[in-house]
Amino acid sequence: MAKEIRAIVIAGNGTNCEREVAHACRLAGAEVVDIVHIAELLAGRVRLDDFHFLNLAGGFLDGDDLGSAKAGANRLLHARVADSEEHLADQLQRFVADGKLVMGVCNGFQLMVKMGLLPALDGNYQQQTATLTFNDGGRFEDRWTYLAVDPDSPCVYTRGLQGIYLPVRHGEGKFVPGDDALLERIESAHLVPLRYATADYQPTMTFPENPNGSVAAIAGVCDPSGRLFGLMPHPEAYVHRTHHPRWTREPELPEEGMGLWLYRNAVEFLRSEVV
Ligand SMILES: NC(=O)CC[C@H](N)C(=O)O
Repeated sequence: MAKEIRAIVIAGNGTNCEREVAHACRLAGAEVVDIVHIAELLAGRVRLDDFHFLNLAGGFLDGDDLGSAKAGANRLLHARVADSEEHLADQLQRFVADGKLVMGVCNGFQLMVKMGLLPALDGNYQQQTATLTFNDGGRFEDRWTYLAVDPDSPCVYTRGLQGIYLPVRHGEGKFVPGDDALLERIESAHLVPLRYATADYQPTMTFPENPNGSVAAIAGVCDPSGRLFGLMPHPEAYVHRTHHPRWTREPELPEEGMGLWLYRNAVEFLRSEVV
């Protein structure tokens, strides 16, 4: 029998979606799902090495001071684990090198981009090359979005999917690559698995279908291995039929929400290739 799949959800300093992410991991079949405060990792009481699936949840890390997730990125990159020679970043780099999975949702995606974990071209997972910044409308957006899936993306999480419907809730969701050359490289390598789209799943730059003016309608980005993935929409917020905004009027909706598909793909990948 396959060994157990162990997922960790990092919490603390302003995250607010960790319980929902943990619930989605459990529904998807992960046997162990631990919500761990960042302080436990920094104290050395919990180690990333003991897990297979790292989840960075949404929220308001450090109150979005210095820009969303920027302070959190510095903490994760530079903090030393108590009573050891190791930085937390060393554990993280080992986690990535071991072929394990990392998913960041919303504030977690902002964290991954600002740490350099995404898009991470040329094997460099420590240098920031893009950002997520203020929505073009200058306002916090809280709405449901259609997302077109790139079927040619190496992304582990979107395998077999064509389009997804998920909510966004963010003030800083506009993805901006450092330069045009980077945009060209991530597009040609199919590292944009998700784009904001119209209801018939055609990518769009038009508000409100594209809620933030994201360059090239980018809603989610993966690294070249497809194992690291970040997205602004919240898959953990649509795992049950009753999460859907029109569930009382659309009786044909399936019991499972579309967001669960991403977690199922992750667990299936881990079961077949890692654990
Ligand atoms: N829902 C979230 O994770 C919000 C992310 C971040 N605080 C923003 O507003 O952009």
